[in-house]
Amino acid sequence: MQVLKFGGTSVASAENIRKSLAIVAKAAEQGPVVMVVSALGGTTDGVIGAGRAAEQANEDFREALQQLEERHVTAAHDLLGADAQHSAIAHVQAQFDELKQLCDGIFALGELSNRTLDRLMSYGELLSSQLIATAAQAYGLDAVWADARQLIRTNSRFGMAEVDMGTTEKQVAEFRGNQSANVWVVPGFIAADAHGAATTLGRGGSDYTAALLAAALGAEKLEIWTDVSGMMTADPRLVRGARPIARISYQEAMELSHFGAKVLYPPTIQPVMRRGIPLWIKNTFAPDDYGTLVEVAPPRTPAVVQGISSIGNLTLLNLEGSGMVGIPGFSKRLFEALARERINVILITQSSSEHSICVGVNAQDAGLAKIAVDEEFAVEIAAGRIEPLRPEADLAIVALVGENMKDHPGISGKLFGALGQNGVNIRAIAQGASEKNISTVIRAADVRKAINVLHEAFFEATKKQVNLFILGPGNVGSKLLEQLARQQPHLLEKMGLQVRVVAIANSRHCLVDENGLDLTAWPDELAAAPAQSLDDFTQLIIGRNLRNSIFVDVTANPAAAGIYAALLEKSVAIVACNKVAASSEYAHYARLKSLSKEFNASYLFETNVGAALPVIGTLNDLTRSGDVVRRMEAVLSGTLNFVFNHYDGTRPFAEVVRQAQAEGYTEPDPRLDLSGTDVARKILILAREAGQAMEMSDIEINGFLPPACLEGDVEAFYAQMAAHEAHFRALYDEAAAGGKRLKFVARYADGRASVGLQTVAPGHDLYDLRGKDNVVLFYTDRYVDQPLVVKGAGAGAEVTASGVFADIIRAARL
Ligand SMILES: NC(=O)C1=CN([C@@H]2O[C@H](COP(=O)(O)OP(=O)(O)OC[C@H]3O[C@@H](n4cnc5c(N)ncnc54)[C@H](O)[C@@H]3O)[C@@H](O)[C@H]2O)C=CC1
Ligand SMILES: N[C@@H](CC=O)C(=O)O
Repeated sequence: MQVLKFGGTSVASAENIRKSLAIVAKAAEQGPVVMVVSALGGTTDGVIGAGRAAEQANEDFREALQQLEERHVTAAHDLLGADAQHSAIAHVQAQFDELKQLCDGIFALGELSNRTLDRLMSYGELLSSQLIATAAQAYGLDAVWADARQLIRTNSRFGMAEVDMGTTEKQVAEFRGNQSANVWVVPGFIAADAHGAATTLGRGGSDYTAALLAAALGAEKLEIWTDVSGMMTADPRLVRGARPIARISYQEAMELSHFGAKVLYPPTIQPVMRRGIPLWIKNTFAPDDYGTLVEVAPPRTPAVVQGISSIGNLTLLNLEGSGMVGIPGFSKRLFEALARERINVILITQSSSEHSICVGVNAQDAGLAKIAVDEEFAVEIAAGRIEPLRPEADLAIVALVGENMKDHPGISGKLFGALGQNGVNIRAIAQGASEKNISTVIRAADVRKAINVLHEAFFEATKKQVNLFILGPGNVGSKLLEQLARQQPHLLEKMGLQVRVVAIANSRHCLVDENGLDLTAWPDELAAAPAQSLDDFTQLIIGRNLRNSIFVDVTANPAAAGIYAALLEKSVAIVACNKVAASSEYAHYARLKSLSKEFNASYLFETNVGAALPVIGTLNDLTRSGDVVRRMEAVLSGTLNFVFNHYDGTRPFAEVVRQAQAEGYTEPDPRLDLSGTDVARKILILAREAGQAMEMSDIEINGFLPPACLEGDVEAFYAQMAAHEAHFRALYDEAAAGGKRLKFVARYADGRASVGLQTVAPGHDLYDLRGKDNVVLFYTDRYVDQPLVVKGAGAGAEVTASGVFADIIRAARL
């Protein structure tokens, strides 16, 4: 004997019912089949709605019932040939006449008891099963309709009846003895009490009906046919990469079904587990898919975690107080108070100090729970020995499930690490000694992010999704986007990184797509995108709450640098070529560094000095390995090196500066380069990274521009440089006369730093620097006479973008 159950979607239309019958017909070739069916999708909600409307004296119930009747008549019409149709439709109409009478009664009384509601709800399955039994006969099956009310006996707890398994087994055996048909079509969800009154087994109870019948019949297997191909590793509505679990134990299935794997009604497993009956979850719409086999001992796989489940709508109830410590009976009283109100406890934790006990309940029970518990402990509360019950709402449980977690160290470490790195705060934890389930209570708003992060950590070790929010697609930013577009396939294939650009914003517009923007079409799309402020952009990043989020600041804007702290506090990583933050007040720089540590979010700014040259990385490697930087000598301005390499008096100085700007070496405001400020920022950042708590005001800046050049705007600056051509010519001539070159040099030694123009002779370490090159010489305790030298192109959009890109990869791989 096999028991096959078909859910609401599998019998929602004539076409789906035919698919279900084809599956039954195939199974019936192997032997007798019990076909348990749900109501036509949406019917139960429809009759409940009608009943509730009638209770509230709302005449709309008539229209609701009329629509449901028409739906069933249409199904009969579509499903059956002309000869069977007539009596089937007459039967449907007769059932709806009863339903209408029932609702008229509710309307007149203005009352809908649980008993009447059970009776109302039973019509959904009665109607569908009778229709499907007729259709099965028409399909050529040797089928009979079997009334679940005569098979399954429950107590009289209407709404959620408890099954009397002994009587059920007897009734099923009796029916089987008198029955020769090969296929029984049975309504799910409904049963009857000892007086014959209809009862129901809880929403989703058709699965349970099927399991009860399978157990009573000692069936060789139970199949639950639904609209997904098995139990999934996580809720597929939340996790794109969720996949079906092929084989799973009863215990694991039970844990997963309790925590939101809605393909299975939790009580279903118990009866089949008791009898060791294999349970399959299969897809009516893809019957050849393997599905999930739930069995006693599935073969061991390397997978330690089988699935991740979640349950929303949770409130934590905290009972706290010093009066609880060492006194037996407090928890007993707490649970009794909740039990008296029939409040189901979903999760329990208690600290070993015994100072507090915390339980998770369904949010809708929280109000009643507070009244009940405060009443129970009224004396202790009045005496100040414990606090009134404190409910915390808007929470959810996310749990790892898997039998192999037992005795496997490191699972909870990985769980906490993955959540912590993404700023998901854990409010409570529960793990039983069986180690089959590790449950965390988190903010409901973090559930999507948490499940995705955990799914990546435990099921997609080869793939990590990274979400980028890019501000300032100018010179450097647009090159970065080009590079990202080119490298996306490589990153996925070779490094397992799925890098998605979720948002691009400039000072005017903001373009967003959570699924990842098209990196070839963004310029036109951004121009047409809505306006957004920097505040909105910050809220967008925080509000989207996506895992592995990185804010990429490719502006030169102080306001942009001002949002880093707020983002780091939400565990959003920062990658910046903008130097403003790292060269702001020391206290702010130090705070960002410490927030980065505290919230496990990278703050990377390698391109602040020497563009993509590994300057800061090298310095960090030196200091982390215990070396001490004593002295640094450097050329840190690509612009100034380019300008002094190209200026020989044959072209005006201002024209050479314009060329540097046109080639993308200068700051958006070139006065920062020419004034020495940009170099001063860079040596300050290096000194700080070397361990000195210096301020910008500590840097001695020896500028070479006539003061008039820095009065007015950028055009005035160019005009003034042109007017002072003789000044620049004199600087050049003097150096050239001595066979020397002009270099704008940054120096740091013993906690002091300066920047300024100097002449260098051939053979000097800084003499032979081409084009826009930078060079840094590190003198340390280990590099005493011969410095450690980092040298190469130190400016330009392409190289800078590649340095930003490298920082993004570093942040992504943490
Ligand atoms: N060019 C180079 O060689 C190097 C540049 N950098 C840094 O790269 C950064 C960007 O430089 P470029 O791309 O040359 O500048 P850019 O002027 O070409 O681009 C800056 C972008 O930022 C946007 N922006 C400015 N304020 C904004 C705001 N409040 N909100 C949103 N967007 C805003 C602008 O609309 C523009 O798209 C600068 O901080 C610079 O110091 C760092 C190393 C080397
Ligand atoms: N304007 C800068 C670019 C990088 O920081 C320079 O010229 O070096």
